[in-house]
Amino acid sequence: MAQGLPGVTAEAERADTGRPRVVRVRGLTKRFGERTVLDGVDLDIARGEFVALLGRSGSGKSTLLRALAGLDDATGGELSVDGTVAVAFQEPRLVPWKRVRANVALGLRVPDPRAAADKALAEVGLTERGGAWPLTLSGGEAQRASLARALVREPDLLLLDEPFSALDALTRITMHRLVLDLWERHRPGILLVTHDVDEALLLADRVLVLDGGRIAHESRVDLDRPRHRDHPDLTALRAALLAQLGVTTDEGTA
Ligand SMILES: Nc1ncnc2c1ncn2[C@@H]1O[C@H](COP(=O)(O)OP(=O)(O)OP(=O)(O)O)[C@@H](O)[C@H]1O
Repeated sequence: MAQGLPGVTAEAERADTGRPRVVRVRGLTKRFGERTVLDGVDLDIARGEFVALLGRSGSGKSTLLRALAGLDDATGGELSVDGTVAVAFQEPRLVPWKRVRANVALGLRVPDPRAAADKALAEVGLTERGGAWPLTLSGGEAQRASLARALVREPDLLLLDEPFSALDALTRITMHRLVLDLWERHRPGILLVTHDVDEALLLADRVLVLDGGRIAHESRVDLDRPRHRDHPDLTALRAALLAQLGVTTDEGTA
């Protein structure tokens, strides 16, 4: 295991003492030309753990997520993901000429993809919309379909790249509940990239801040869910995260 390896962080050791890991990253670097975006990222995600990743715009959050998803190669370092990975992006990325059910079943290698897609659609509350065309869905419905497409793969690691940021506030709250509900039922490891400090605090077990190409800060959130944003324990955590992000106002977003 990781003990004794150089660069093992406190959080890695904690992951070692608990559940097995689904993600192990050591000294990950990524350069685009002259520009170093990731500069020695160490990250562990335990099986079933919900981790949120904050960071200023351009800090490399999506770059890290794309490396974890296997969509981009890193320049250096080690990265291993133990199990199946699924990704949901900010834009639902549904294929417009396939019906919603077919989008969810796309590329699925199981004996009955249609039944699997219908089950996933039922889990996200979209049973009625399986036969619809993606362009007829609302923003929230499209994001649910995108989640169904990720879930149907029964991922060990679910990567969420700002999936709620384009939604209105009410829909976002509904989606938070849905994601927590799905996470509690299936327990994938989750890495949620977000700009929203409160979203991170309401959902995650651990909130990380990416800065200077590394994980510069970690807060653990040991509170039962559902959480309320006015819970007194969240005040200090919020302030620490906002300070880390260089935000001086108390508006809750970076
Ligand atoms: N394919 C690419 N080629 C060149 N530069 C890139 C490429 N992808 C990302 N970058 C650069 O890497 C940096 C980090 O980008 P990334 O999208 O990971 O940031 P982010 O933290 O997700 O930002 P945001 O919060 O604004 O989405 C940016 O400066 C971006 O311009």
